[in-house]
Amino acid sequence: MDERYQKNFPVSWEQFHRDSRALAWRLTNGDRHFEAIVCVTRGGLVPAAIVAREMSIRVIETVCVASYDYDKQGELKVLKEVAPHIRALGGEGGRNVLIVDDLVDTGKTARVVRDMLPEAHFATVYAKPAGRPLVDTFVTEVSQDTWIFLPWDMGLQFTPPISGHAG
Ligand SMILES: O=P(O)(O)OC[C@H]1O[C@H](OP(=O)(O)OP(=O)(O)O)[C@H](O)[C@@H]1O
Ligand SMILES: O=c1[nH]c(=O)c2nc[nH]c2[nH]1
Ligand SMILES: [Mg+2]
Repeated sequence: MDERYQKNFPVSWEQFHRDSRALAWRLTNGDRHFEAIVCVTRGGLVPAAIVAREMSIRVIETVCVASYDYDKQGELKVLKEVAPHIRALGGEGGRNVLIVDDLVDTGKTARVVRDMLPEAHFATVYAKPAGRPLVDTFVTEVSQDTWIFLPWDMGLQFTPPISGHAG
């Protein structure tokens, strides 16, 4: 684990589903009308599916970026851009577009995607303080020194008892 991260925040599938639904509730109670979701792959794919279902949005686009190799952040590469007809929804800048990602950490990914769609609404399930100013709506804030373990990155395994005795 990168030394920047001192704490763990493991999230189960149920918790992630609940938190993504809570994000949809917040977005539904806002004053914006969304014609399409742009999800930031790959982490944005799962919350985008849940939010799209709850908000009855059927037009889903991807923006494909890569920056982390597990917990090490490298140079950010845009592998696929947003289609021009999606960028134009609600006028130039994508005012009727909802961008969804799983989390914002340093804000580097959010900055690049926001520059593509400056009028769009940016939503994440989790936010750390450095990235928070770049997000319009999120559900849970976690501290900057916490690594969030997302359910698709984890599996069930034996945990030794607190006493340390295995049997
Ligand atoms: O705010 P930042 O410091 O830019 O970090 C946040 C981004 O990092 C993770 O994606 P990652 O690049 O690991 O790719 P993935 O979604 O394919 O796992 C996460 O899904 C966010 O998109
Ligand atoms: O699974 C993840 N957890 C995190 O806390 C994080 N920060 C950036 N990218 C991340 N990916
Ligand atoms: Mg991502």
